Amino acid sequence: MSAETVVSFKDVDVVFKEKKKEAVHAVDHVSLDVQRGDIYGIVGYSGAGKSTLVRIINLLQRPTSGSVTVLGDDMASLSAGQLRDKRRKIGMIFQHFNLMGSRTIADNIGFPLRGIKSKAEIKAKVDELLDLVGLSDRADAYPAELSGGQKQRVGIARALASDPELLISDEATSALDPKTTASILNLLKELNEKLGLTIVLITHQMEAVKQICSRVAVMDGGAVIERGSLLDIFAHPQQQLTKDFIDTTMQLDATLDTIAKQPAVQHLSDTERLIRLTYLGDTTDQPIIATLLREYHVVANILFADIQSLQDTPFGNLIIIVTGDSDNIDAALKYLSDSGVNVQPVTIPGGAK
Ligand SMILES: Nc1ncnc2c1ncn2[C@@H]1O[C@H](COP(=O)(O)OP(=O)(O)OP(=O)(O)O)[C@@H](O)[C@H]1O
Repeated sequence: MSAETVVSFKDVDVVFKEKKKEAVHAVDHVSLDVQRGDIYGIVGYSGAGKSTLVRIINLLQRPTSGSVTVLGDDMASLSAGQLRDKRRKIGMIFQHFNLMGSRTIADNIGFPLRGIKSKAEIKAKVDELLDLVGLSDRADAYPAELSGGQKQRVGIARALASDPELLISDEATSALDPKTTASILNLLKELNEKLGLTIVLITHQMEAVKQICSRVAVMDGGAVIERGSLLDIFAHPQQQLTKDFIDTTMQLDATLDTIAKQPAVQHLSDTERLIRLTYLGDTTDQPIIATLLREYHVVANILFADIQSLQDTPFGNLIIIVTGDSDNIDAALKYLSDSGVNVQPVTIPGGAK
C-alpha cells in the first residue's frame, strides 16, 4: 500500500445470515484502493452492495472476512477510542440529509463539534463552513425552510465540521432534481480541489460519476465487476452492465427508439449497415467521415451524434448508416477501429440488422 492510499479493501466479504432466511452475500471478495485526491465513484443498481461496502470504511459494518485499512490503520485493530478519532476523519453525507428538524442550520453543522471545541471555536468553524457551502445567510433557519439542495449543502457542511480527510457520499444527489444535482456535484468537486478532500461517491446514477469522478468501480451482486479511470471505463467498457450504465448518460434507449422508427432504418438493404461509433479524445479532429468516402467508397449517413466532455476530454457517440459494397464496408470499419474508434453493429429490436 503506498503512502497515498486513503482506503484499502483487502478481499472483503460480508454475508448477512438471518434465521430461517437464505444468506445474503452483500459484498463478495472486494479488493479496492482509493488514493488521496480521488473522487472514486462506486456505481451499481439497488442491492448491488454499495452501501454495505462503504459502511465498512468506518466500521459501521464489520466485514465477515477480509480487512479494510483507512489512513494507514487496519480498522479492526483500533480500540474504541481510536475508532472514534478515526471516524472524525471520515465525513458522510446521505440521500435524505439526516438533519435535526428542531435545530437551526448553524446548530446542525456545529453538532459534531459539541463537547470537543469551545462555543467560540464552534461558531467560527460553523461560519467558515456556511461560507464554504454558500449558505451564510441561512444560519438561523430551520431545515424545513430549505430546499433539498440547500439541505444537502448543510449535510456537506456538517460532514466537514471535524476536518475529515475522506468524505463518503451515499446517494447524496439521488433525491435531487438534475439542476440541483449538478450544483451539489460541482460543490463536491470544488471541495476536492480546494481542500484536497478524497471522496467516495456511491450512486446508481452514471451521470453523477461522469460529472466529477476520476475513477469508477462497477458493482453487481456484491462484487466489483469492472474498475478503472473514468476515461478508460467510458472508452473501453468490458462488461454489459458497464455499457448499460454509460448508455444512460446519453439517453441511448430513447434515441434508439426514435431511430428505429425511421423508414431508412426499418428497411435497410444488403448494402447498408447500422453502426454505432464511440471515440474519446483526439480522434474527434480527424476527418473520419470524409475518409470513409474518399478512401473506402462508402457513404456514412449520421442519424445521431452526441459529444460530451469527460474530464475535459471529448467523448463522442455517433449512430450512422454506412452504405457501400460489403467488402468496402468491412475495410472502412476496420479503418475506424484502427483509428481508435470503437465500432459496434446496432440491433434494433424487431427491426433492421
Ligand atoms: N443489515 C442487513 N441485513 C440483511 N441483509 C442486508 C442488510 N443490509 C443489506 N442487506 C442486503 O445486502 C444486499 C446489498 O445491500 P446494499 O444496501 O449494500 O445495496 P446497495 O447497492 O447500497 O443498494 P441500495 O442503494 O438499494 O441501498 C441487499 O440484498 C440487501 O437486501
